[in-house]
Amino acid sequence: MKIFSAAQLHKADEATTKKHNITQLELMEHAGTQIFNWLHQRMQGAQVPIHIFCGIGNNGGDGLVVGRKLMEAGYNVEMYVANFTDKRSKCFLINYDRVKSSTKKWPKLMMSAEDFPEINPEDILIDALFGIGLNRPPEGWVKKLIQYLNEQKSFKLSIDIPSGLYPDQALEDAEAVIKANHTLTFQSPKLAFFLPETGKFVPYYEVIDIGLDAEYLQKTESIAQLISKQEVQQFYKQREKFSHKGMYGHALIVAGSYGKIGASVLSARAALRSGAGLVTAFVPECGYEVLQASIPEVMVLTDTEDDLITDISYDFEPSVIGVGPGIGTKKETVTALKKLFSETKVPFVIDADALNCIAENESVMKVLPKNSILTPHPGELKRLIGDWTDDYDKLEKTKKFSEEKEVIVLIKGAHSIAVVGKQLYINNTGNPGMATGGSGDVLTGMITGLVAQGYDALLATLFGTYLHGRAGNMVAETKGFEALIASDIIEYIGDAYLDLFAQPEQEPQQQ
Ligand SMILES: NC(=O)C1=CN([C@@H]2O[C@H](COP(=O)(O)OP(=O)(O)OC[C@H]3O[C@@H](n4cnc5c(N)ncnc54)[C@H](O)[C@@H]3O)[C@@H](O)[C@H]2O)[C@H](O)CC1
Ligand SMILES: [K+]
Repeated sequence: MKIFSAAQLHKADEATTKKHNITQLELMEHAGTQIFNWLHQRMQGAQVPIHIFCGIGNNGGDGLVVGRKLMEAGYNVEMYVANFTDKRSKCFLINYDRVKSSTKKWPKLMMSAEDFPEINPEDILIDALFGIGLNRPPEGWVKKLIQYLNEQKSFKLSIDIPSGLYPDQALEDAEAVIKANHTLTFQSPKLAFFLPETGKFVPYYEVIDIGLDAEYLQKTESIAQLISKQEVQQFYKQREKFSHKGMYGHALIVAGSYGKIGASVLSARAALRSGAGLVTAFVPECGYEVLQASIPEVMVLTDTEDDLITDISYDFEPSVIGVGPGIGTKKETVTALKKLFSETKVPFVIDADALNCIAENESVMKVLPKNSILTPHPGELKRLIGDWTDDYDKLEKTKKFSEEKEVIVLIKGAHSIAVVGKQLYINNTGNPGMATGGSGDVLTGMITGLVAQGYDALLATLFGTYLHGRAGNMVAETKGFEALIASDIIEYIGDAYLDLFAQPEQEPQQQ
């Protein structure tokens, strides 16, 4: 799904009204009606008090449409207008009058903190203060209003975006944002929903299709893409009946050091479970028995050194090399990596300590193979690209790094983001239970296993990240977040594949 900027959405709005000969007011009525329908379906007429807080722009206008519709349907509604300026939008004003004509009551005007209403914990709050037109942080009593609403225990539903957040630029005042329980967002999720500094204000959201012109949206290049099941279904390559293991590649996993052989076990097993035809693990001598005993399907090659990797040699042509988990950053290992990168012409998946070796040694950075897939967590990324001021600065610096080095960078996190030059692909699976040791080693193995099977670098990155998160979600469904460990993710890779094309369970037929 495409993620558009505020400017693009405003333009889409204009294009839609022109092309379909409808007014902005009709678009607002349609958007507000959909929010009303969403609430009505869930509330079924319940007389829970609903407080709607409207700004004076079009987001406020949406709030007024919702309020009017709810009142017409007999709900217990109170509407407030935070009158922070007199520059009310045209559609706001028309809907303001419509509220009066339909309900015989004006919304309550709020001019200062003295006008804040009393709210009970079981009441519902609807936030229609600011939408994507926010152009500066809320200040004075409006900021206090946001804080006052945040103090309430009531369920908070934000329209389009939690007020105080910019859809696609850095947050300036984290104390002036509505902490929404749920957000109903128009047409496209906003980039801010997926970044750590701003995403925490958007724990749940749903996209409401308000009918912006499909052709315009299709031809507009978005600022990012959200990768969900619908997208990855198209990536999947079905196995052929008359195929053999040679057709699914031979992955080499270079991983482990004394005390961290588990990293190589996790990566190698994950590569196998993802479908690689053959997997060889290259480990220090001390890892030999561990690997042979724990994964009989994996072939093992060892370094001459017992404790660490010092010279990576092998006697076959790997289709891909996954390198880094648990290898440490000792100088012998750095030398081995430099040699590997300069002498080998196969696709690479580079993770963990291999990234640290690159960041700490200019001479390794210089031989970083083009088209490699790098999978840093934020700490590793910082070592590679330097510090950033905010999430957007982080994305810009990563884009620059990706362009200069001609590599794919997967920034791991709650929503892992693949950066390929200027393009951003945001993963939509995973859960906080996956923030656990070894989870990254599994991902490295999975992406390596997909490249081995012939998926190109970008598809392998996106598909692997999706399946990893989906498998993690399936683990969490049975074990919860806390008990989830990295090995569990591997055990659910198969279920994650099956789930790609699973049919929803049928409701039992009534006799
Ligand atoms: N995308 C669409 O096609 C549709 C969007 N709808 C809704 O419209 C809003 C965007 O409306 P807009 O009028 O552009 O902006 P806001 O409602 O967010 O209002 C901004 C308003 O407030 C002023 N302002 C901005 N920041 C501050 C501040 N910190 N303090 C005080 N005042 C501020 C600004 O100058 C404006 O006057 C979108 O989110 C949707 O909810 C449609 O209704 C359907 C179509
Ligand atoms: K809002």
